[in-house]
Order: sequence, then C-alpha cells, then structure tokens
Amino acid sequence: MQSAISLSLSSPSPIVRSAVGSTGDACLPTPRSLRFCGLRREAFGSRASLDASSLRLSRLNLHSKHSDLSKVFAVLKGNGTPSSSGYDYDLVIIGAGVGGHGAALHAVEKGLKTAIIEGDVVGGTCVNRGCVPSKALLAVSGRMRELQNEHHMKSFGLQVAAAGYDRQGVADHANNLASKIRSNLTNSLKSLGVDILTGVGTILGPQKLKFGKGDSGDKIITAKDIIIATGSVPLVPKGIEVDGKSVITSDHALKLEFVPEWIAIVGSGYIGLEFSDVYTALGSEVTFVEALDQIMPGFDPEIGKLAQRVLINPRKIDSYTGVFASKITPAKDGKPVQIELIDAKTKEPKDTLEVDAALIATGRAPFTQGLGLENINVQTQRGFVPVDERMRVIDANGKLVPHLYCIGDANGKMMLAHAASAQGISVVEQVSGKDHVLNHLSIPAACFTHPEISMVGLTEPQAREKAAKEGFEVSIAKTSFKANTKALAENEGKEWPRPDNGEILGVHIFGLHAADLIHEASNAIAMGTRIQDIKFAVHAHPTLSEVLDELFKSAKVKVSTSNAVAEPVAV
Ligand SMILES: Cc1cc2nc3c(=O)[nH]c(=O)nc-3n(C[C@H](O)[C@H](O)[C@H](O)COP(=O)(O)OP(=O)(O)OC[C@H]3O[C@@H](n4cnc5c(N)ncnc54)[C@H](O)[C@@H]3O)c2cc1C
Ligand SMILES: NC(=O)c1ccc[n+]([C@@H]2O[C@H](COP(=O)([O-])OP(=O)(O)OC[C@H]3O[C@@H](n4cnc5c(N)ncnc54)[C@H](O)[C@@H]3O)[C@@H](O)[C@H]2O)c1
Repeated sequence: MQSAISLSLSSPSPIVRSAVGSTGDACLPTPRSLRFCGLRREAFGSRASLDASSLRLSRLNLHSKHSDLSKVFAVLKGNGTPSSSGYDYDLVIIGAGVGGHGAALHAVEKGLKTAIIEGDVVGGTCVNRGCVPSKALLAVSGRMRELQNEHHMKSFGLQVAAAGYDRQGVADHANNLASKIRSNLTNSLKSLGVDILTGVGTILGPQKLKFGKGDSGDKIITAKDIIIATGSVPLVPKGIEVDGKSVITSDHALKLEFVPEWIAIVGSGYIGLEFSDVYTALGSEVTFVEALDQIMPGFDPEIGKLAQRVLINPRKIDSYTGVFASKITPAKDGKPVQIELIDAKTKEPKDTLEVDAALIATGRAPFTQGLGLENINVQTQRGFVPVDERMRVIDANGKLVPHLYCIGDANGKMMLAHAASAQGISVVEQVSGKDHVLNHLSIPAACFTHPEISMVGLTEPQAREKAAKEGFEVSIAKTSFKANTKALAENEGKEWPRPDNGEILGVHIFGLHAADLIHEASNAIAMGTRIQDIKFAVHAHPTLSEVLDELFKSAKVKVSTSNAVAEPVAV
C-alpha cells in the first residue's frame, strides 16, 4: 500500500520516498502498552484499506512532495523542537483515536510541538472496537458468501466443498488485525516524536490541562491550542440490560465469543446492517427490531429498498419495524433473552420476542466524562460538545472558547473515522494560520455489507427539499450495471445534479466495491467539479468505475463547457 501510493507521486526527491519507507519500517510491534487509568465507562476506550496508519504516513509523504528539503527534514526530525509559543506544547490533543491520530500527524508536518493524551489504548474505537475488527469479520463473511454460492462458483467452472469456519480462528483474525494496526498507529506517533501522555485528560481552564489517574500524581501542562477528540461509546436505551454475554453491544460482538442460532439486532443502521451480514454468513438467523417505519431508515429510500431486496429478503432475516425494544432481559436460568416490544408511536405493548441473543445497535453516545468541560463553562448538547463549522467549541453563553476545538464522534457532526481525521486536519490548518472549513457534504460514507452501499452528499428527498427551498430544479440520473463484464453482481448508481449549474448534490451506489467507487464522486464534490466537466473524464474498460462514467454521462444539465454539448433538461 505504501509503495503503491508513493510511486504514484513521481516524487522528485529520493529522500521523500525513503522517509516513508523508514517511517513505515519503524512500525514494529511496540513493547509499551498503554493502560486505562481510572475512568469508568462501558468500554473505554479505516476502511477500504485497513492499514490506516500506512495511509496516513503516505499522506505525510504526499504533502512533503511540494515542500523544500528543510520541511522534509523538519518532518523527519518530528516533534523534538521546543514550542516557540511559550506553552509546554503548541497543540495538545485529548484522545488518540483516529481523529486525534490524524490531527497529531498533520500537526507534526506543520512543525507544531504536539502531545496526545490517551486514557486507554491508542487507536480508539475505530481500530480497537470499530472499523478495523468489524471489517475483518466482514472480510470473512464476504468470503463465506462467495464460497457458499455454488451457482456463482460453477459459473467459473469451480467446484468447492462445503464451506465452514472455525469461530475462534475468525475471532483471532479480527483481534490480530486490530492489534497490528494499533501498534502501527502507536509507532507512527512515536516515530514522529509526538509525546504520548498516558492517563485521563482533563481541561482545567483556558489552555491548561492535567493528565493522569485523577489523583495527586496528575501532571499539569499548558498548550497554545487544545483539541478534544474523546470519541463515543455504545448508546444503550433505558430498559435494556447489557450483560455482555447474551445481550451485547458491538464492543462485545466484535470479539465473536459465540455465534448464536437466533439473534435479534435492535437498530438497523450501519452497525446492525453490517453485523446482519456477518451473522447470517456464519449461519445465524437474524430478527431486526427497528423503531422507525422501515429498516435502514438512514439510507436514501430507493437505495434502501434495493438493498433490502438483496441484503435482507434472500437471507434468514425478518424484521419488526415501528417498534421500540422497551425492555430486554438477558438469558438466565435456562430462559432465553426476552425482548418486550412496544409500538413506537402509541407506546402500546406489541409483542415479546424470545431469542438466543440480542445485539444493541441503537447508535453511539459521545464520551466526555472526566473532561472538565464545566471548568470552561461548556455545556454539552445531547451529550455532544457544541462546535461551529470550524470545530471551535462554543460555551454555555454561545461564545467561542478561544484555542479550544472538538473533533470526531464527540461533536456528533458525522460519526465516521475519516470525518474525525479530516476535522482534525482542518483544525491543524487553522491553528497553523490558514483558515479552513471542511465541506461535510463531500465526505463519503459506506456500509461494508456484501455487496456494499456507499453515498456522498444529500439523499434524494434532502436534495428535493433543498431545491424547493432555494428555488432550483433537481435532475435525477440513474444507471445500473447488470451486464458489465467486470461486475459479478448488480451495481446501481444514482445521482442528483443541479441542471442549472451542474453541481453534484449527491451520489449513491449499491453494488460490488461501492465503497471504493464513491470517491470519484466525493472528490468531485470536494473540488467543486461539475457534471458538464466530469462527464468527459475517461474510465478504463472493463472496470467497475464505468458505472460512474455512465452516471455522469446520463445526467441532464443545461450548462456546457467548451467541449460539452448542451442537453435538454428532464426532471
Ligand atoms: C462497530 C463499529 C464499526 C465502525 N465502522 C466504521 C467504518 O467502517 N468506517 C468509519 O468511517 N467509521 C466506522 N465506525 C465509526 C468510527 O469508529 C468512529 O467514527 C471513530 O472511531 C471516531 O473517532 P474519534 O477519534 O472521534 O473517537 P474514538 O475512536 O472513539 O477515540 C477516542 C479516544 O479518546 C480516548 N479518551 C476519551 N476520553 C478521554 C480522556 N478524558 N482522556 C484521555 N483519553 C480519552 C478514548 O480512550 C479513545 O481512545 C465504526 C464504529 C463502530 C462502533
Ligand atoms: N461502515 C461505517 O462507516 C460504520 C459502521 C458502523 C458504525 N458506524 C458509525 O457508528 C455510528 C453508530 O451506528 P449504529 O448503527 O449504532 O447507529 P445508527 O444511528 O446508524 O442506527 C441506529 C438505528 O437504531 C434505531 N433505534 C434507536 N433506538 C431504538 C430502539 N430503542 N429500538 C429499536 N430501534 C432503535 C434507529 O432508528 C436507527 O435506525 C453511526 O453513526 C455510524 O456513523 C459507521
């Protein structure tokens, strides 16, 4: 992965290339283990390629490409120079999850003396209890599905004996991958000289913090700027008793300590859907319990329907919608898990389910315990730290708290690993003297089911609502990839540009490698590339990327470039 990315840079300097190589080589397992110190929480605490640290190290190289040699050496030297700001550090980040890690790496690149405080293990949710182990399990479920698909195998002329799995082997695979990436992340911080301060970070006042076990041994430090990156934990609604065995959250499920015959998944968002893919591939029957009127309510409605046809209907999955799980009692004394369902609107009792296990996937709660927000007059809103569009923290009087930022799950803007990291980078740009506002509508998201769902920008109803409010038309373009030579499954894409100026408002893809394909669209949105220009970009044949080529070409826009021919609008 590293060499593939650095080669594509055509870097003029061999030093730059070897910088990546040597930093990458430094990513050996660390003997130092960081331990959680004193704070209680349920579980205290990227994606297409799982090696997030390699990606970030490569990104460091990518930025360095345009710099002069002294900048390259500064990056290599890392964080050793004393802060010129008069504070102990230029930047202190509380929380070494993906958000904190991304911010720290960018801060070193910018020459800031940086420290990161971590109360548990480096990598946070994504690496230890989120993206990485869940994608490792999904990699297993993808292979199981392929091997179990006799018809598909036969079409290649392949014969495969009955596919089976070793539960502990699968669990070890997920755990080992998380450990490896945790080590990589820790070493990438160390090799750049970021000070990793162990313990709970608490803000004492403006530009002042302490860290430690919360006792007299705590150390006080000062920082010119502070970033809160304390993440989130599973949200368990009232009335649900989690015992970690038969009633579990994603924290427990990722350990795959058992594969239940019948599991109820409460909540059909990202976590619910991805785990339904894993459990059904491993032989479980799944019952969804969803409070809203349809399953997968967060997705674009049409894509949701399509996904239901492929990801739900043919599998051993049934669902209850429009109901709350009001009370869940773990299995005990030979009795199964009891789930009491009430009507989401009337609150009348509806049904009682008896299942082997229940996975609670009803969202995540921001984690700000012990952070000392009261010391700087900041009140959380539904638990989230209030921020403006530049991630600057807003106090209880609606005023910005100088030099204080909050990124990632703790601010609730977009609970995704890459969003946390991008927000961190954006803040570092600002504290280094360059204004930067992240366009959240350009941040892609993906659900790593088989096949995948991906999206960027608005859903169709959101685009129509915006159009009605702002007085423009929306053009809807759709394409399907049923007979593509490269595609082994159906791929469908949808997008909605503005016909008057060609701006892309949203793109949604369902199908093989949708999570990778979305980036052409998200980059186009981020860069402000319009339909009338991108439709002339050439895609290699035969590749899945042609689904986007077709999508862009089929969009109807009124405007044209010098190369483009104006087309009539069909809304
Ligand atoms: C099962 C699952 C699968 C997921 N899959 C994906 C995916 O495929 N793609 C994706 O983009 N996102 C995914 N996510 C979401 C992603 O994990 C989060 O959006 C991301 O981890 C948020 O990063 P963060 O840095 O804000 O917080 P976190 O990763 O939660 O890190 C916060 C860190 O702060 C530390 N901390 C907290 N308080 C303190 C304190 N006071 N002092 C010191 N340290 C403290 C914690 O110990 C933790 O290490 C998934 C989440 C889950 C649960
Ligand atoms: N591939 C990815 O990027 C990925 C994967 C997993 C998680 N995540 C992130 O983690 C976060 C949490 O994921 P999630 O799936 O837990 O949350 P979610 O918000 O995506 O879905 C929660 C679902 O639970 C339902 N619900 C809530 N309370 C309920 C109740 N009492 N009874 C029945 N249904 C109820 C909601 O209506 C909703 O559909 C997401 O915001 C997501 O961004 C991302």
